[in-house]
Amino acid sequence: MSNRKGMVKGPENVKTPHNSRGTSPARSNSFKNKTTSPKKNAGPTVANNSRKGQSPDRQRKATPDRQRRRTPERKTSPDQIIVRSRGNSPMKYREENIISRGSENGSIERLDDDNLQRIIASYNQDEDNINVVVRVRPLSDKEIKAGDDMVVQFPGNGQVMVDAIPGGPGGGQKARLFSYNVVFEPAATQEDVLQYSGMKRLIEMAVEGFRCTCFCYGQTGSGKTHTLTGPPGLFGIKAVPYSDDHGLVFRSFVYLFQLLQEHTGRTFVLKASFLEIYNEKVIDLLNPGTCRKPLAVRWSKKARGFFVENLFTVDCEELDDLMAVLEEGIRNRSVGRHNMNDYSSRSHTILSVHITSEEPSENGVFISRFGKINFVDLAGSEMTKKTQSEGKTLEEANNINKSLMVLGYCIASLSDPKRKGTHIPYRDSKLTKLLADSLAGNGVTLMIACISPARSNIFETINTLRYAARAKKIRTKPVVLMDPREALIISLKREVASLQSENEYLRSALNVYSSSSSGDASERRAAQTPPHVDLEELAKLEGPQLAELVRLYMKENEALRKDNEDLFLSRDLLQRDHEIVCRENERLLKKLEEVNSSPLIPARPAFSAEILGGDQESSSTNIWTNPIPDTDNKTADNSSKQIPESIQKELDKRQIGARNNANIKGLRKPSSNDDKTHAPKIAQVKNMNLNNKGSDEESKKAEETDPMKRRFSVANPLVKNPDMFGSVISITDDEELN
Ligand SMILES: Nc1ncnc2c1ncn2[C@@H]1O[C@H](COP(=O)(O)OP(=O)(O)OP(=O)(O)O)[C@@H](O)[C@H]1O
Repeated sequence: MSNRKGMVKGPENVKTPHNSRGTSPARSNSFKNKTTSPKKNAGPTVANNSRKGQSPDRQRKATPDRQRRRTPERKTSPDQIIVRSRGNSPMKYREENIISRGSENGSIERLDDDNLQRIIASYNQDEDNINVVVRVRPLSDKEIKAGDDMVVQFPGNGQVMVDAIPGGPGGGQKARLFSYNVVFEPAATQEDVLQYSGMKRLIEMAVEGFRCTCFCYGQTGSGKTHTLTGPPGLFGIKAVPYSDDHGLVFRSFVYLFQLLQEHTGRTFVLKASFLEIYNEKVIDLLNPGTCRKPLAVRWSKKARGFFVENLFTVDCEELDDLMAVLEEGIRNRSVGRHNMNDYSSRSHTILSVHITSEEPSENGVFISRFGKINFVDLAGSEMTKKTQSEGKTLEEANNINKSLMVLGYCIASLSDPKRKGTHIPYRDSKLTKLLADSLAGNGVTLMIACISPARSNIFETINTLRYAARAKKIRTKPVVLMDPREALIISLKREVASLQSENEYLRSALNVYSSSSSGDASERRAAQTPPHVDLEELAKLEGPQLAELVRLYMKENEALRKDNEDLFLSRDLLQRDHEIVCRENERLLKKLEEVNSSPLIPARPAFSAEILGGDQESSSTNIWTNPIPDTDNKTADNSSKQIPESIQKELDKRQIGARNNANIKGLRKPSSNDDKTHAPKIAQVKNMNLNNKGSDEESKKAEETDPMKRRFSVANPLVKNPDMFGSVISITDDEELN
């Protein structure tokens, strides 16, 4: 296994599937152990599966080797990724997304599901648009030979313009301009797509616990598979070592492992699955079996989403394992030949990587996150006349077009604000069932629309661009998947921290440790502090000097004890003050709620608000109350002048008024909701900057140079704010130019 070290240092050092297969039998063996061979595949993900209806070849015992691998204490070298296998079946894993384990000592009680979901929701991001980028492939040799010309232009700023379509019985069509986050021009490299598409950000979010999806959409032969996995042959019998042609998936895996290495404090478990939807049947590409038995797509009540039953999931401890999954899936997927593409994908494929992480927190509690990244290579829409499909290829084309049509309906419904809340036909195809969460659920989604620049494909190109523009309007609400009980612990910690800061605020406002008194105490102590005497000198001291020293020490002791007592007393006082102020705040809040719930009565500022809001001039406080009810009339009427009797009494009793009248102005209980500083790290993930620092400079440079050589252009708002998933970029939807 020594060859595993240093494997994830970067693209230069990456062992490719072929490379490692040639030089390291370990990698290919480990993959065999995990999935492929129906006889030998006793990977950890299947070992303990006793689920009803489970296929027998999923219930084999783990080999001793695999069992050893599961030991949580397994040590890893610094440059290896730490992996703790749980040995779950794919199904079990999926269900654990939501329920999972609690604290180490199990002392946290199970809470009502709704409450837990609410707590978890508080960690999550705001709604966000689906991120859409466009990739335009170069003209193919065939198109050049046929004299096809480019009909796509690139005005920059993430825009793409399609030429006018002249003449015809309908009078032709005007030129159209579309805007996206990024447009990759024909000269763009595979690395450009990784760096500037937002893919890196997506991976970072998956590591933080979000469910992320990258899907490629476009007509047949437009470059979807090329973008995701590279040109045909890269992963064939004669697999190529690291190459510039490797696609987004390969590069993302490398980046993912780099990221995992940086998170030294966390333990990661990676599992991968690879499926295809061929003629509306779900086939497991990692364990297709001899008869390619289709798997069922079911609804999980707990996970509130669709899942594929009995889908094979492979533990991936190393980068090589992920590469092996990719290689195996590509080898098993359905590819066919037609007039427009010699290596046309005849199915939609979904490659998923589950990223479970555990981070030790205080008191032996672990914070678990359940991220996931899906790579979806959709089969291309086809005009069967153009592809000249027949027989089996025709049937495939019909199924592909049907499922893409359903996807189109779903996108159209989701992107139309008028249809918000209406029925979305996810259930009409397997593809939309499995993409439902990516399209409108709690995931983060990147759509790569692939187009051909050739005139002969102009209608399909416009259709794809329209589709993409529509998808750009869809909003999702990304959610971090966490263990509910762990989320509760974080929530409680946040509450405690918030209360502590509130307490400090109250202390300073009440000026309990007034500078004068604390000054007195320190002066007093300084006066009483006995002189410092070295041990050696102590032996030389005379009896009366020693007696004086002892007297001084006793006096200091006495003073310190007194100080201590004072401190305890003021602590008690503080606690009482705190309680009373909190109660008063609560009463005011309740009153506020009552006022807000009676819309017919005009509200006006209340007295208590004045106290809490500070000085009278700035009485534009945000606490309002209803002056009508009798009980409150007095306070309301005298609002700006007097403190109500009950409160004054309370303050006098505790000498707050006398001591701290000035300080009480401006006193207001800080709401825990306002306390953004305590929001957990995961909630701030949105502000992480995905794109390379050099992104803007690169794109500028690209624009400065020859437009023919320009590789991509980025939408203007993106240049200002490269945090693509956090920015809302308006789309010039199908703008028409004269
Ligand atoms: N950006 C690109 N640069 C160079 N060649 C490309 C590019 N995009 C696509 N190609 C080439 O075009 C051909 C068709 O691409 P690809 O198979 O990826 O299309 P597709 O959209 O996946 O088609 P289908 O839907 O039929 O599977 C391939 O030979 C591929 O290598």
